Amino acid sequence: MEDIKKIFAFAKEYHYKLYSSILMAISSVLLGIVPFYLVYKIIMAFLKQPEVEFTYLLKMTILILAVLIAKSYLFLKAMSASHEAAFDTLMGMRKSLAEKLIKMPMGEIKKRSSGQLKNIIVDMVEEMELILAHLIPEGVSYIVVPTILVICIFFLDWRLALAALGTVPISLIIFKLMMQNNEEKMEYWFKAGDKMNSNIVEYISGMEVIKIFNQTTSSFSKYTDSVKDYEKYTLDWFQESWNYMAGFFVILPATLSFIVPLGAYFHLQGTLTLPAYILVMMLAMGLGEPLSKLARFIESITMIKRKSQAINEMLASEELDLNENDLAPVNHNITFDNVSFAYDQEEVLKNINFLAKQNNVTALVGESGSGKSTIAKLLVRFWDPQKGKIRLDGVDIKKLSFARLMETISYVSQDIYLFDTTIRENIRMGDLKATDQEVEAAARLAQCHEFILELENGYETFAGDAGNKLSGGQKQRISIARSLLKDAPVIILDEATAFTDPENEDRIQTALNDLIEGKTLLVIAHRLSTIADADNIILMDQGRIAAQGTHQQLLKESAIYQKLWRAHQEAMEWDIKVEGVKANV
Ligand SMILES: Nc1ncnc2c1ncn2[C@@H]1O[C@H](COP(=O)(O)OP(=O)(O)OP(=O)(O)O)[C@@H](O)[C@H]1O
Repeated sequence: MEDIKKIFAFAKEYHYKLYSSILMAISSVLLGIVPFYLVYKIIMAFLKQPEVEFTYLLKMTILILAVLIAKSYLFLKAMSASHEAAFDTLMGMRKSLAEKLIKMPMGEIKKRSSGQLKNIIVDMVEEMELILAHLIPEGVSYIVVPTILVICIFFLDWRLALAALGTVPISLIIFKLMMQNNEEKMEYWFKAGDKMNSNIVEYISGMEVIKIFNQTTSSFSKYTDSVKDYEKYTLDWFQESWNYMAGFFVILPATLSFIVPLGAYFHLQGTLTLPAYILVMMLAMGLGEPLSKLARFIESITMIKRKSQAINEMLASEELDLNENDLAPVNHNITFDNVSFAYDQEEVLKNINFLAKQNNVTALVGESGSGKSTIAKLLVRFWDPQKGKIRLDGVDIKKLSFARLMETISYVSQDIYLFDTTIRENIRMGDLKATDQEVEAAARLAQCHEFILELENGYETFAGDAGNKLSGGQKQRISIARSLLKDAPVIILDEATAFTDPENEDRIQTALNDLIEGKTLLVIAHRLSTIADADNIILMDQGRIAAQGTHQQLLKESAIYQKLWRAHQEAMEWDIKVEGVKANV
């Protein structure tokens, strides 16, 4: 229940809407009982004298109709108020979850697959609509109404009031049997659903690989297994519960089964008048619907409890220690001070110490997996190091506000992501206030202006449509343009030109060299020739700094660097030979 309460905290602002909807829903269900009473009055009139006046009957019919219209009107109003409150609350929850993602370390986010995240933010939040828009107004009225009805019957004949409740203990026993090990079963069911969701998302995201390797839904067994597993578990569970469910839903609302024979017996005995007997039966008929609906809601509560738990777990998960101080760094020297970091158990960075100076190009090189990208990711606080400090202008970056840090650093990562909006807007994300001319100037610097103009709708082409037509290098250049537009004092380029052809790479390099004035540039590169002029080259080896210095210094002093340089040159020679063969063909 604690979890459901937390969900209600989101609805705080809309409490008045929820209360008014509860009131209207109760009034609506109460009005629904009135026709039973009016029908009772008509029957009584016939019993008194068979010649009932037509005008009386007409009056009663109009009254019944009016009551039914009022009941429906109130129900509609109740539902519209509760839905307004519900959707406003869902919006609040989704906003909080999205903000939470920004505050969570990437490690926490990556613990969940994109399928699971989508499931929480989209589906599970959506299902809270049931609790807010239906469960509260309808659920409350389905409790209040049977209570009032039983009290009324109690005043007419206390013995029949007890008889009206006779089905409750029987159905409760059945319910208890049905709910045996329910939590465990539901947990497994949710896990099976989560797994299926993740695998479906993975199947769609990995479609290119699946096609290339000629896999099908049946051979991509992860997909089919999880879908089958979910189907089988759901069906087995339903089959197990089906008989209980049927028994429960038939017995609980069958209040008349005790009242009719007992009432007849009391009437024959002379202890119950005929009008009271008829009225009790009429009222008892009104009990059935709210009781069976209430039972359905009880069933949904367990489900909702589990879903609100998943939402709350995500909202309560670890956050980066974000500082609200707004210290503004004066210079943009970056220092790694004895930094060690492990994603899980094993340290992937060990005692890293270096200084990346403003106005300088600092390059990170080393074999794949040596820890270069991790250094970049720590600098933008995707994770925080377990040991040591990263400083900007001598200030621990944890002491800067997150907004300030993000304003200071521009990061072009290996994973290029273009949003499904126009190319112009994709670049403008670097600086939302930038004019069209500024966007285009950044695109020119990043060597993408020309190919953008060649696209069908130029800058207005949707990246989603163009995405398939753009090469890896073109996408990279768009993301460089985005970063150049941001004009941040610290620029990190993580293999930013890896897919770019040498000619464009040279041009980008020249553009970056012109921009370096006043900036701190940290470049991660595999092609060593692109960073040979760097002011300082940091050579990474298995999570440690093996050496640092200029290209010439490292060539002289570091065997690992010599090996890397040789390998790079061989690769370049190989490329030249291949080009030569192509030219001769
Ligand atoms: N999200 C992650 N979770 C767990 N381990 C990770 C994660 N990202 C990287 N690693 C591991 O950390 C180590 C350093 O990885 P990193 O990506 O920093 O290396 P790199 O030098 O940038 O490699 P590359 O040149 O191939 O990009 C590797 O052993 C890698 O397997």
